[in-house]
Amino acid sequence: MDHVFIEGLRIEALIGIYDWERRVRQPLVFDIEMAFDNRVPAATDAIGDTLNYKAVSKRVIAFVQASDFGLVETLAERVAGLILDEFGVRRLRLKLSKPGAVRGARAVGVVIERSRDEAADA
Ligand SMILES: Nc1nc2c(c(=O)[nH]1)N=C([C@H](O)[C@@H](O)CO)CN2
Repeated sequence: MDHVFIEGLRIEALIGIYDWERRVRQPLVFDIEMAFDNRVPAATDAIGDTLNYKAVSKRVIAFVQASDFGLVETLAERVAGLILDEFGVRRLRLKLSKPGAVRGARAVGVVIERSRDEAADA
């Protein structure tokens, strides 16, 4: 299966379980790999036939900037759900990193894999 990916998408967001985390935006980094049959756009050379990574990125940025969750698990699930629902993606892998959240670690976070049938109700 082919993929379209977005790597290292950095977005500032309200995220975290502690009181101080309710007040300051923290950087998050998304790596998203989306299953998509790229043979059609390869044949037509038409942007309208692609899974447009710029359009997906803009939607994810808007959602994450407006979000306010406690857990990275919740945010990852919601972002995965909107990509599956709104962009006709059948399957994806999403890594959500929270750099600097744990002293001594470059980043912490979650990796999830979801298909349309497995996505949590949002
Ligand atoms: N599995 C998780 N563990 C932790 C989370 C989380 O979202 N998922 N969050 C925190 C705190 O918000 C932390 O990031 C603050 O440094 C701790 N553990």
